[in-house]
Amino acid sequence: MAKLTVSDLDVKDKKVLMRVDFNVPVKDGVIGDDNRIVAALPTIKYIIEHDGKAILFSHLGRVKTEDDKKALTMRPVAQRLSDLLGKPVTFVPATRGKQLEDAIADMKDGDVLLFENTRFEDLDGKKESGNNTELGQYWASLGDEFVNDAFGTAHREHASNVGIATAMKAENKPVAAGFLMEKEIKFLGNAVDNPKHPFVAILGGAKVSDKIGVIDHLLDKADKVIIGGGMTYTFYAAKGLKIGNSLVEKDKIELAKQILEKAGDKIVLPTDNVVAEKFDNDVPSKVVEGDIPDGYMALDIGPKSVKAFEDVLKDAKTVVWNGPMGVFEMSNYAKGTLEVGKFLGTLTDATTIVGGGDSTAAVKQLGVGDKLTHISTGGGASLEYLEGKTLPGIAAISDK
Ligand SMILES: Nc1ncnc2c1ncn2[C@@H]1O[C@H](COP(=O)(O)OP(=O)(O)OP(=O)(O)O)[C@@H](O)[C@H]1O
Ligand SMILES: O=C(O)[C@H](O)COP(=O)(O)O
Ligand SMILES: [Mg+2]
Repeated sequence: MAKLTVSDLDVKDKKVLMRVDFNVPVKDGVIGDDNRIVAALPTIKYIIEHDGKAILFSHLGRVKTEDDKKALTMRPVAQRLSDLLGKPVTFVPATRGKQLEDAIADMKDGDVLLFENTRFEDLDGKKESGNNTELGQYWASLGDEFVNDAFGTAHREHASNVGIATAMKAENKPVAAGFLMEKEIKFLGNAVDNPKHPFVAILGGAKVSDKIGVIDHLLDKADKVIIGGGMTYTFYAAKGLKIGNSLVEKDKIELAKQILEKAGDKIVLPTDNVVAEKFDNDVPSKVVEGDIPDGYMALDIGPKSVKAFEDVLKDAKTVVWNGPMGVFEMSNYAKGTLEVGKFLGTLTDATTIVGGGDSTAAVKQLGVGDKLTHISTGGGASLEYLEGKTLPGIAAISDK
């Protein structure tokens, strides 16, 4: 990798500022999925085991009013991090000022500190998400080195990733990627720019308009692009198939037609689907081939499609998957996602990568996550990466 990484730094006795993406689901002070915290541990441990002082910070949710502060405090995250590290983590309930500066001055080598949600600064004129120069410079002044491990935030140009990096570089202080950032770039970057062939992309989920750019980009790179889930029916409509009440983005049908023309036989669509009369787990469902009958909606791919997808996937050397094959949250429509996930788990010769918030949740919920090569911590970031966009958070890291 052409970027500086944490292992290139001398962290001993240094105040190492580290941007993490601890934007995890928190409800009533309880953390749901701590994947993003676990994923940052290797870099944190590296810093403290090499006698650096780890000063961590992240955003959490979107802070719009004073009232949001209570629900979006980093305090429970500090506690979970401490449990995972098996050592105390100093939590500072401020994003700037004397309390924070004193706490940093008190740190000893090997200590870990987490300060408050960087987006609390948004209450004062969107300083964090507007990438306020003064704020970036202030945070940069708190440390000797900057490590960015927040891949999930890399598509944002905020003071806590890009602003601070710019200010550090202006003072000739090093700006490096953490191990998670490095790993994400390695897997996603290699998959898209330097894949082992056959390279198969699987795109599902619900957001046709958000992901059509990804399909377009991947068509240039992949040998096959499998489409499933809620994406399918906009493509069905483009082919003139009936779609009943299935999910469709009408204003994207024209674009879907153009993509199908460009793709030739590269795009693989489901041929059968599980349909029901309502978006409900407790109504009768059935498998139909081709057209979706009037009064029905398609909620999962059918068994023949699963088989056909497996035939395409069996020789693959690289697979990138974003978006479930059906409404996996409801048990009657989870089979397509489960079967595809299980099959990917058997491809021991291939690099298999999953990105996307719900897709990651799906493979974990269905128990197939640990059989895959890499589960990305990025939602929007992994998508923009797959679209071929330059992510500002990555661009701001120093080159080697
Ligand atoms: N046939 C379908 N009809 C309606 N919704 C569907 C269908 N198939 C899948 N979905 C829904 O798609 C949603 C997930 O799609 P989404 O595009 O958000 O994927 P993702 O992995 O979360 O990616 P991202 O991180 O970009 O949001 C799930 O909530 C699922 O129920
Ligand atoms: O969860 C994410 O995708 C990142 O943490 C970015 O969060 P945001 O969409 O609120 O900027
Ligand atoms: Mg989603």
